[in-house]
Amino acid sequence: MAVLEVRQVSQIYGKKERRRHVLDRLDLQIEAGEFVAVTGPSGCGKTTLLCILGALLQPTSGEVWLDGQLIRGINEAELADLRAQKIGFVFQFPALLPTLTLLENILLPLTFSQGKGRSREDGSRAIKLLEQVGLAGREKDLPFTLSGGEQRRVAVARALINRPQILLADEPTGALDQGTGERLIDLLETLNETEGLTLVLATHDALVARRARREVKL
Ligand SMILES: Nc1ncnc2c1ncn2[C@@H]1O[C@H](COP(=O)(O)OP(=O)(O)OP(=O)(O)O)[C@@H](O)[C@H]1O
Repeated sequence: MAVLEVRQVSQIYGKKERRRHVLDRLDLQIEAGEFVAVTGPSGCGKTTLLCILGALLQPTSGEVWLDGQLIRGINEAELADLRAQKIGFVFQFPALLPTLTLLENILLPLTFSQGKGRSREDGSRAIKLLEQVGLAGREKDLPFTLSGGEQRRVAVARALINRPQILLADEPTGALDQGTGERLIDLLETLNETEGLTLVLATHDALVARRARREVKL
């Protein structure tokens, strides 16, 4: 069964002469455990599609299905729960909270999804994720002490803390050198293969597109 599906989805931004059709009756099915790269020129709608797939943006028309559930008429609180349980997001310009340590930043999504205190196990998992993204020992550091590429890797760890079923990542290797980018994709690929994490990555990076099992060109 498709874990994510859009049917005849269109997105139009702006009004009158500023109207801009970004997606035009797009159909797309993503099966559980797939590794998909969404590619296409700048401005073609990759970020828009990720936001629609992650139920952050309601499209102008068409249907969005998340894990067999039609995303329509669901109130914002339920939608937030659904997202918190099932989806990890890595945004193109990840925002870490500047006054929280890296560990606290990574643990933050648990506050919303569990609604309770964090366990020792959560802390160990966050530290392990930090190691996996190549930032071992930095858990007490504040975000401003990290480079842009390092902050992006923290954002990946933060997106994974909930053990999401689906990871939606916008240019996850942007701002990373080739070696670091490849190691990040290695990690995501391992999670895809061992834990069945469904990966949808929007990318300009031909290397990332080649590593995916399927490329969706917009
Ligand atoms: N909230 C918005 N309001 C109006 N126009 C928007 C909005 N969001 C995106 N757009 C426009 O829609 C188009 C697609 O944007 P989007 O960010 O989805 O493209 P993209 O393929 O991800 O681009 P890039 O590769 O440069 O990140 C762009 O022309 C953008 O200006």
